[in-house]
Amino acid sequence: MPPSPMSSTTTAAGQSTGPVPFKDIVVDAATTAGGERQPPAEEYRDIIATLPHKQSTPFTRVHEYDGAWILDDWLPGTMAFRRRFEARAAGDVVLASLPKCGTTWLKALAFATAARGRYDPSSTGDGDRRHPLRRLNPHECVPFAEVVYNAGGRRSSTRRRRRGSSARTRRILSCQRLSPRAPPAKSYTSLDVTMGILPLCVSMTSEMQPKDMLISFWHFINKRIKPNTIPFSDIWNSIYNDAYPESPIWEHILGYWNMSKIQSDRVLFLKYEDVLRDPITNVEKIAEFIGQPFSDAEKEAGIVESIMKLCSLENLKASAMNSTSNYQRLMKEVPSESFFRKGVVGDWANYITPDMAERMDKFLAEKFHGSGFSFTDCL
Ligand SMILES: Nc1ncnc2c1ncn2[C@@H]1O[C@H](COP(=O)(O)OS(=O)(=O)O)[C@@H](OP(=O)(O)O)[C@H]1O
Repeated sequence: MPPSPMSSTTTAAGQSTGPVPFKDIVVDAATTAGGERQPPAEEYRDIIATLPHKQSTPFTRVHEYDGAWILDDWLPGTMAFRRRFEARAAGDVVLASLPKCGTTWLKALAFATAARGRYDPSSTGDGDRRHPLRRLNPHECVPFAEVVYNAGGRRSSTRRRRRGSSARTRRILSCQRLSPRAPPAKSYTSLDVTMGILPLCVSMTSEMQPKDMLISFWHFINKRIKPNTIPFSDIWNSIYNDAYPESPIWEHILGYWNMSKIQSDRVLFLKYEDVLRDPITNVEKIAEFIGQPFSDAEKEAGIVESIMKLCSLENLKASAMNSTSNYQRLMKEVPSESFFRKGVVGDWANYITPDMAERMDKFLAEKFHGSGFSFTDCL
């Protein structure tokens, strides 16, 4: 088993040995994408041309790569990330959730927890010490690796020299899926698990009840393709047609679910609904998982509550409205505030009929049959 990725920067009691610099806990394009290269879309054009593809909606297409259906926009970055990513010796923490399953919230919670030694989550001060989550979108604090790699990067010799020291610090990054192929749902072994996620990485995932996930995705994607509108039926059927990004979604979910059961020190599986219902317990789980459990003193001082407050939808939405252009540089057409909508469980009931819901529930229950996995019911 690989060493705990956090061991070099935490004490035996699991407390952080010192402040973790913001720049060192996130992945950045310059230190990971490396070298002067063609943009991945050019570099992989010939391979992409050979991949099976299909229309996902009238305005979006997916390609099949490494066992999953990936949106065209994300494919070159996904390929570059899978081929070039090197985990640091100190280990990396990878957040890997299906789209619209609570990724933004998980990024904020994980970032605020990991960076609390440097940035006090309760501080509202200005200047350098101002908390990044009070001035940036969580997707800027923990960017998607696929987006970073798609943007390319140039590694200067100075940066290369610095890698020696930076290799000793851990990072948080995110991607839609870390494992090239999730282990088979029912016949997994611990060897599959070790091979399924990269050595030296631990992974956290947040999954959401698919009916709410689809409603969220529909709202989000329609903001992006304005003035066009994607009919809801296209988004709804994307589950049945394996056209939702990272489909088949049950393989993604079961892959992580199974891994979390076998190697709980390497995969933390969270459900969006559970985090909404009991945020304190789940933030504590995140802190333990990344090797920085809260001390009694921190708990008494209310740091967990401060993190929850800082990462609340209302707070993040307000920060996103004031976000710098950094995020827009990476994902030009996505307005920062579009990642925050209602943040409630059961919104699907406002859009779909009970018959549609029943058919979807039955379909998914069959996929998850025998796995021990089920979605958490409404609050
Ligand atoms: N802080 C916080 N607390 C609770 N809920 C939150 C938070 N931030 C985002 N959200 C809700 O998460 C939904 C978006 O999912 P993702 O963040 O995974 O989207 S993305 O894949 O990163 O684009 C989307 O859900 P819906 O409101 O149902 O659309 C967001 O509103």
